[in-house]
Amino acid sequence: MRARGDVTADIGIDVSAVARAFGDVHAVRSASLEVRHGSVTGLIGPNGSGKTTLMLMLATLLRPDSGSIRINGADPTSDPAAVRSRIGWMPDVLGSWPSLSVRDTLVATGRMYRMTRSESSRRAAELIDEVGLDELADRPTRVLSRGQKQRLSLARSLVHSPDVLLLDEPASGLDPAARVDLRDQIRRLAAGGAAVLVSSHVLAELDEFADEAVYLDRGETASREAIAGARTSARDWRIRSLDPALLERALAEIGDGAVTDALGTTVSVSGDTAAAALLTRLVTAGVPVTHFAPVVGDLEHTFLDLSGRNTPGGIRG
Ligand SMILES: Nc1ncnc2c1ncn2[C@@H]1O[C@H](COP(=O)(O)OP(=O)(O)OP(=O)(O)O)[C@@H](O)[C@H]1O
Repeated sequence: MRARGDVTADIGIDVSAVARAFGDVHAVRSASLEVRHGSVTGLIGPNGSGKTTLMLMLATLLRPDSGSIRINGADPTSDPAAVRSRIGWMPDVLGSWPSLSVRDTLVATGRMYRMTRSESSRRAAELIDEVGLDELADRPTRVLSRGQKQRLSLARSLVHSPDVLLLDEPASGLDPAARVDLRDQIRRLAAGGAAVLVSSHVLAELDEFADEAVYLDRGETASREAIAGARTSARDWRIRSLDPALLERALAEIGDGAVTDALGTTVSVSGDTAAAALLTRLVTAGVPVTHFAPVVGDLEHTFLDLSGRNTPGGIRG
């Protein structure tokens, strides 16, 4: 049990200045992050930035060259058994036993965690229901689609009721409805006290359910200062109006840089205060505004800004 009020005990994942190289490829140069129980942290980074390498180190499957990792206070290198008993690991690709059924896969996994046969069967049934694989429960895993395999992979990571979850691209291959289910499931797990680290390329979705974000770029986590700066930098807002010509005239009077395409008119705005002021001016000018929102969500904007791919210009706050 975690003691109430004990701050360090609330931290499920604690990573400090971790590095790992493969020969002369420095996959992770310096990663630091913290994930508290009861919260979801998104791990964000471009292809090859070191996300999987970092996850593998947290999951006891790869040794760091330097730095420190603690999972519920235990060191994955010196005490892998303690760490494995507490983590749920969902790899980006499920290596499944093709001829075993979904149910038998989960029962076998439970047995590996030393659960009794009846305990593992009960848990397998519970998880099959939770991830919506009821109709496929007794089919061999080789018939599963990619999305269905992802669900099985999530179920498998939860067999022993872990309280630290490492989910590597869990949404890949899922259709929109299944993504919503996954998001709800992850939120439920966090509400139940799990510390969840989830990597994803689908930033718009992470935006909706992650409490925190960690940005990894070329093996280094971005500092709090860099993130704070990127969050408030100028970003594009899309505006639509019942009277597009009037909108364009009003924007031309306020400032330059508006671009109109089939989706509406886009302007660059620095921060929420400037956005609110712009909306007020448009409405005061009689523009019938029907849509006024940032083009991309917070995470995506911050990610693009940190990686130097935002090219703001136009209206400033
Ligand atoms: N076993 C290995 N041997 C050599 N190089 C490796 C190995 N594993 C990873 N790398 C290299 O380390 C870097 C980071 O890879 P990693 O898979 O951790 O990135 P990632 O952020 O998970 O990428 P993606 O988003 O594409 O899955 C890459 O340059 C990769 O080629």
